Amino acid sequence: MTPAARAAAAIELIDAWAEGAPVERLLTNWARAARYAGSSDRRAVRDLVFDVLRRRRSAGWMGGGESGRALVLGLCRLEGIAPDSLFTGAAHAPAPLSGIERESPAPLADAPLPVRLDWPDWLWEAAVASLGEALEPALEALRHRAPVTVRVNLARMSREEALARLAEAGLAARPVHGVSGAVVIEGEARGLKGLDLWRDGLIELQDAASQALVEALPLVPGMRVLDLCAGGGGKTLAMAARAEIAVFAHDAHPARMRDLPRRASRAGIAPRILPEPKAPERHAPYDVVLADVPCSGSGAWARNPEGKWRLTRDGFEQLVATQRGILARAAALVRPGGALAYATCSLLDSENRDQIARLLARSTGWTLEQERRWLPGAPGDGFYLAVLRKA
Ligand SMILES: C[S@@+](CC[C@H](N)C(=O)[O-])C[C@H]1O[C@@H](n2cnc3c(N)ncnc32)[C@H](O)[C@@H]1O
Repeated sequence: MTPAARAAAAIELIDAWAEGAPVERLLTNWARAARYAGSSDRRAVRDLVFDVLRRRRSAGWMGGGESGRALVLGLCRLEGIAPDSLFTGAAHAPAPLSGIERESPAPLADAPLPVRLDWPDWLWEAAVASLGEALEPALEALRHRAPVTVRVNLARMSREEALARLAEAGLAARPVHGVSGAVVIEGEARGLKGLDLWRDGLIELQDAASQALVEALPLVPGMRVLDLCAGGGGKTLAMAARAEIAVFAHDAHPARMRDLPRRASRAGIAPRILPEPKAPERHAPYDVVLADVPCSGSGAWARNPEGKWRLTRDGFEQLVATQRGILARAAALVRPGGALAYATCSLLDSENRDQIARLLARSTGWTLEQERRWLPGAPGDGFYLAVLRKA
């Protein structure tokens, strides 16, 4: 496909997305139907669609509208790409620009801050209150692609060795300072899942802040730990690789844990992971309970930008209520003297410190031992962690 044909495909997909279809489904269906599209075309179209979703408001400002066509035009202007190189009118390409489309937009610097920073208006005050001085750098980081980061399985290989093996495979990579197993793949991360390193369970995809969060948990060999919202098991695996502990993995949607036993075997830590799809209560109490609760995902909107525009005020309030329920359940499962770890990939106080403040105000016998925030880009997605000790 020509770059112009890729732009035309992205325009159609963005228009379909605006009608309400989930972006991943649209991309999968498009790739199935577009037999002429090779893997680099699929990657390029996906990148274009995601770039637009990350910068939907600023691209709209620069392109003069919210249609797929206006947004791709705006993205060209934001990235310094000559629009006429894509809007050519040739076969499979978008039509040439009209006279109105050719008119120069007002500079982005004149746009209101939520437009410049690509943030929904209804969530603006919450972001200002939660982020303070970090507001602009944090939201700016969400406007750009997040790096591909892997976790080296330190139970079986050193990071230096993994870096050497990645280099042998032709992949440029660098260690992430302050996160012992994290390695960022620089440039295209093509073929990662075909490497022996991957097949042998020596590396896993995992964001650097997510790894840092697991490294900050008070885990000691011999502990019994519950991962109450295990999902795909990213943190379950990282915890079990970090120390000889027994990790019980639960999720309200057990199908999400489907691949966990296979991934645990690949990593050589299967005996440490005990899926508990039904009732984690029956193994309580635990030394540590991790509640990595469902959240707005606002710290990870660089990776999943669709969420920025799909989240509604009602949906947000429901999430906050769900988090409250999970936190209360998790608290009851911790043994006296044990720890409760509450985590989100959100930037917003109502999902983070307000939840912890509420718990501390309503229940006695808890001490806040650790509270940390990782901002987007430093070193990965945005995350929040609170560790509380039970008397
Ligand atoms: C942020 S994700 C977990 C990500 C996972 N810990 C990881 O590191 O890959 C939140 C998970 O919570 C699960 N969940 C939602 N409501 C829940 C509930 N009431 N109890 C337990 N899990 C719940 C969701 O199915 C989802 O998998």
